[in-house]
Amino acid sequence: MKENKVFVITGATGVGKTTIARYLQDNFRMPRVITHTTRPPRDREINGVAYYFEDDASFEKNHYLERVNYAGAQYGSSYEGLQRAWDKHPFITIVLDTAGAITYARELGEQAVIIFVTVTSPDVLVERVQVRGDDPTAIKHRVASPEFLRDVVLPDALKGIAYELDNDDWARTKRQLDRFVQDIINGRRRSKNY
Ligand SMILES: Nc1ncnc2c1ncn2[C@@H]1O[C@H](COP(=O)(O)OP(=O)(O)OP(=O)(O)O)[C@@H](O)[C@H]1O
Ligand SMILES: Nc1nc2c(ncn2[C@@H]2O[C@H](COP(=O)(O)O)[C@@H](O)[C@H]2O)c(=O)[nH]1
Repeated sequence: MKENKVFVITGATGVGKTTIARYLQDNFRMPRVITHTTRPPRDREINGVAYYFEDDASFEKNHYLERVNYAGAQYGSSYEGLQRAWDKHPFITIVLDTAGAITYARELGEQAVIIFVTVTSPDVLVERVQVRGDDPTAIKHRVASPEFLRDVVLPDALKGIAYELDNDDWARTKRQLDRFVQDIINGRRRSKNY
């Protein structure tokens, strides 16, 4: 039996984490763990699909492996959400900020495969979230947050652990991702841990 693994996709806002998780769902049948947040839904975000959207009281009712404050809202990944995804498939994805990725690496060891997504020029991140249709005030607030600036750079705690994936060019990203994921699935490459 294959050991359950979670591919943790991390990096700055707009870098393409959710796009990558969607690709892994469509091409490798990996379900994404739905996390919880108190931020309001964006246009076209559906409760239970993009996130479980919570208020401060309902957010407290879940059991979290980790939780963070990001740009003024709460986010958390619940044990129940992880198990729901693992019930469907041994390889699953989760999209987290870098603080969450560090916790996953520490708590789950080799079960967590950390992918840190980057772009060569961080200026494109704002363009990408504008194209995505994010509210301009929300973008300003997000870009000014310490969490946004922090997540542009690979944290020391993930050096030597995370696989660094450049997402400047989507066609190239897909090729690299295919190779990396196949190697992990087939045991040709091991995830690193603490
Ligand atoms: N390689 C790429 N080139 C150009 N645009 C891209 C690329 N990858 C993703 N995008 C686009 O950039 C936008 C942001 O991508 P996505 O929502 O996946 O980012 P994210 O990292 O999940 O952001 P957030 O953390 O804010 O939710 C989307 O409109 C997506 O289609
Ligand atoms: N540590 C965690 N980070 C999470 C979780 N769910 C999402 N995220 C990350 O938060 C930021 C902001 O997300 P957005 O959808 O508002 O743009 C981003 O980096 C997500 O990856 C979580 O449960 N824990």
